[in-house]
Amino acid sequence: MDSCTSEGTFRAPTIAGLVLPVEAVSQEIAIDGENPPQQFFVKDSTAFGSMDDSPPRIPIPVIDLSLLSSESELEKLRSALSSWGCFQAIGHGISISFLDKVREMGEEFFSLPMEEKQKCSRAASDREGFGSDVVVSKEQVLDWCNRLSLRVFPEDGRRLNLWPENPNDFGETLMEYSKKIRSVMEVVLEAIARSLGLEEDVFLKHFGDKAMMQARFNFYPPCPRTDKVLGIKPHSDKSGLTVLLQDKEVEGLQVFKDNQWSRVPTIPHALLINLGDQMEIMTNGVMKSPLHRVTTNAEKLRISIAMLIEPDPEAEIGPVDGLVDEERPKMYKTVKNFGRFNYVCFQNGLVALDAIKI
Ligand SMILES: O=C(O)CCC(=O)C(=O)O
Ligand SMILES: [Fe+2]
Repeated sequence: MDSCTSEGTFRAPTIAGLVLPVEAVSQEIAIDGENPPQQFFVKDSTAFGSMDDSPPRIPIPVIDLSLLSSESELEKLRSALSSWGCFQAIGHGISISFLDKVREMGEEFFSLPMEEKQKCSRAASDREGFGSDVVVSKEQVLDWCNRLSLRVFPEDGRRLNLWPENPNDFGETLMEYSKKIRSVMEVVLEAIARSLGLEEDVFLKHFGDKAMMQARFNFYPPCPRTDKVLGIKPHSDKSGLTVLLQDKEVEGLQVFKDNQWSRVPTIPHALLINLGDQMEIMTNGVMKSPLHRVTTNAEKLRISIAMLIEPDPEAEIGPVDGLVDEERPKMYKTVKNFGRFNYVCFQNGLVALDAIKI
């Protein structure tokens, strides 16, 4: 396939191994050696919380997916998602050697010369492809992160011209991984329904045959200003569910719970499962879409691979029957996403814009 070649693609400037946003040309980013430009500096520490990169490592629940037929594991799942909004999944059936292959594939892609990676560049204002944040505001604080975002499902939505040809088994491996992750998500969505006393397929039906899955390879090069710069700013995922394969060695992910940030330890054979905004809405707030962020590391680069699944974009999302009653009135109506802003539409008509999710 004629991969990654879009004639006339703008080659964005780079710094310290990081490509800057394509929109940055009009932003007058002053590049001074390897130092992060001001646009990366977190300005309002109250909005982002402390920059401490070594907060407590409170154990995040570990759930064995192969045991979800037992009531006790199901109860652990319900409790994890209604308090943390995430858990470490083991017993998912994907071999550690295959997980390593996926990690290596990401490493190989990001270690290619910039020119080669930029053959897969996203276009300005387009989210899909290789690049940096989409810039939607002059005030926006940039993430110290490059991403390769590719839609994997539905199959007819794949834009193969953005898929790397190098490493040469990239496409094949990603397709295999996506199928495996889709099965994991099905197991998890069914178990969530059972844990809430609902019909097993209630969420799966909402996701529908046209459910979207996006693969997001995140690359965080070493950063000389870990005190001021974040890999990814605090956000919750707008997905239904996110399955994250963390770097095998380098930590960086933190989850906000009980008013403090907690480090998420790396368990090499585990997948971190995050509930996204759309499932928070579908469960009427019973389960939480957690706020999380990624810190930077001065010495080591970090790579993670997030697989995000979302209901059919045409489908109307709202709380499912059975989770709305007199004691628990309908909290949400739907979620809308414009650019990187999430708007949660509450039942009473208010639209909340969470500004820190830029
Ligand atoms: O890199 C990570 O650990 C988290 C990435 C993340 O939050 C995301 O891609 O939405
Ligand atoms: Fe995220």
